[in-house]
Amino acid sequence: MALSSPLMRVSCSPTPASAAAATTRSNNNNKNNNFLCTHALDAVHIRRAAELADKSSGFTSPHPNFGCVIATQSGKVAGEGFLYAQGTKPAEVLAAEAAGNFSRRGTAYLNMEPGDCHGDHAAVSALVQAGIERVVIGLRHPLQHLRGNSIRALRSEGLQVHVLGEDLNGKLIEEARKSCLLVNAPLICRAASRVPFSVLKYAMTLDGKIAASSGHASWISSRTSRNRVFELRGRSDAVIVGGNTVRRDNPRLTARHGGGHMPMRIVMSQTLDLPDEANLWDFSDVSTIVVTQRGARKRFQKFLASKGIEVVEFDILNPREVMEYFHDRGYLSVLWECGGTLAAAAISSGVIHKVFAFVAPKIIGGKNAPTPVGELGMVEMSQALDLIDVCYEQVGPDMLISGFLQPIPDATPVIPSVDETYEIDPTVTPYESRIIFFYKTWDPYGAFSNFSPHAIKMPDASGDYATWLSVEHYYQAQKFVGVDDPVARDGVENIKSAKSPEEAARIGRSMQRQQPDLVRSDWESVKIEVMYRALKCKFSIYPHLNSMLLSTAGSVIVEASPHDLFWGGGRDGEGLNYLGRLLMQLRSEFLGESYTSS
Ligand SMILES: NC(=O)C1=CN([C@@H]2O[C@H](COP(=O)(O)OP(=O)(O)OC[C@H]3O[C@@H](n4cnc5c(N)ncnc54)[C@H](OP(=O)(O)O)[C@@H]3O)[C@@H](O)[C@H]2O)C=CC1
Ligand SMILES: Nc1c(N[C@@H]2O[C@H](COP(=O)(O)O)[C@@H](O)[C@H]2O)[nH]c(=O)[nH]c1=O
Repeated sequence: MALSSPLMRVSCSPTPASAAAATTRSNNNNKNNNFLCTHALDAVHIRRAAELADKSSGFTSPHPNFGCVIATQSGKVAGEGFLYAQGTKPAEVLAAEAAGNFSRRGTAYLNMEPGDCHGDHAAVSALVQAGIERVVIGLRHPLQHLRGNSIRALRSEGLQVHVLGEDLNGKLIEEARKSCLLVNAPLICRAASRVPFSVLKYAMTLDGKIAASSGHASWISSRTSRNRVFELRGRSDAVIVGGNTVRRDNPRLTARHGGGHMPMRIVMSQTLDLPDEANLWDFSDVSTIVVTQRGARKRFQKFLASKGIEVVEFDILNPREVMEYFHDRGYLSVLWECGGTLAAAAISSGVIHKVFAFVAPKIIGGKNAPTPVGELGMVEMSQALDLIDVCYEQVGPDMLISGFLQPIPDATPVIPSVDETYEIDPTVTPYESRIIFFYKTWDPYGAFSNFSPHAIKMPDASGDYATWLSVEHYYQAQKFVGVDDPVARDGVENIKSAKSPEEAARIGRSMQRQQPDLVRSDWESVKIEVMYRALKCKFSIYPHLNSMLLSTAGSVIVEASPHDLFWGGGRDGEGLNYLGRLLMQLRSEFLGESYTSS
């Protein structure tokens, strides 16, 4: 669906701040000023590409949202497009069609690197054929098997490609990049957490109640807010509630904002003690799936099946199992509209990514009136979950507060896919290389694992050497080293004296989870270097490990952890594989040393 493409001039100083900055610098350095203007213009067009991409939210699932803006050499918008639904024309094709001849020598702005799922390079070809000279990309594709492919293809066709955060930096660029992350947060979070992007939404009174003590809840929020909820539903693949909300509210859970995407409805009920008559059993608009405990009320299951309702049984009915199941069915995003009981279970099991709380200026009171989140087992305020990227918005008379419970995982720094690996290790040939997987210590190449029982000697801050029983012991302890707190110091000692690498990992991870304030503030920026130094020591002092590492020359090394998507490669290669990457880097360095010494 191409949008109309009036040739419109876009200002290169869109905000007062950037304008002021541009003016100050122009006095000193014209070249710098031009650069700043280009950056500001790039940021404006990328934000527009993200805005366009967002138009099809809910329709492209489980694919990403793509938007494209084509600008002429002078920065005027010549054409725009966005992917309307999966299988329809790519955004880049639509934008190029809309721009026609105006795209010659122009710049294309993409919120995300095209994925080329079909292998026809349709997006890349469209830009090449349109005569585009420069492509600015908000984000690399978040899925590892697609990441970097289109960027490489564009560059090999001679187009200049600039990726935000890699080739372009600065405040405006970072903000533009954030808008690209937000548009595809569901895809990015889903890929990293292997559950659908889950949003918990509730409406509460000013005194924190989601219903009166009688259970009556219609309505807390205003009509305007409820219309907004219809939009949220329209962006989701499914809306989920617990059995009690079905019994109490008899909800419909449809998106009634006119013509939008209609989400599936899911009911989670252990007892299956649900009414025979319910709005959710009427699927004239959309179907309902009931998920339950294996063996629950078989006759009622048959009754639901006779009405055309799908029933799925689980051995253990908990939010994580249910979400993993829907992830495997291809669901991209789920809106939780349950009460506090199920909301607490969902938060505890770590599946909720984002929260939308509508706060109505009303007070209902009631000691036993339900609240949005039930028991989480926390006893001190320091344990409270802090929302990230919080937004406050007035909706009618209500206030909508939204924010992330987990940060959107960052797909940069870029871990190369198999054919990019040769850039870190030239012994690896792009197309014919073998992949060596390692994970558990008893596997072939298991000695590559950080849990292998190879002690290392590492210097502390004052240069004194200490022995650590494994790389894992050292790595876990470094999270808390230098933190001026007796609990952190005890933690370091406990990790150091842990009897096994598993125990060291357990202590380190649970301290990090439960007391994140004890983790050194620079941890995220130093952890790769910490790991690199520990590995370098391990593979330097044990000659047989060094030989084993060198014997893998030419192969890609992947830590086959299905869970650790940072150090490991993930279940389907979606992990960043930093551990494998460091091993390949070390291998390359050791090989280089042996060539120079021979
Ligand atoms: N204002 C608002 O935004 C909202 C208000 N409400 C109000 O909240 C009240 C209902 O709250 P609440 O009772 O907490 O309802 P929930 O929607 O949280 O339902 C709880 C039920 O979920 C089912 N369930 C399935 N698996 C689990 C699990 N692993 N852990 C926990 N529960 C599970 C059980 O159903 P079963 O018993 O069938 O086995 C359980 O009784 C009502 O008064 C309703 O009006 C509800 C939603 C939103
Ligand atoms: N009470 C309440 C909400 N309650 C939620 O909305 C459901 C009813 O949806 P429907 O039947 O489709 O209109 C209900 O079961 C519960 O999940 N939502 C809100 O935005 N504001 C409100 O005040």
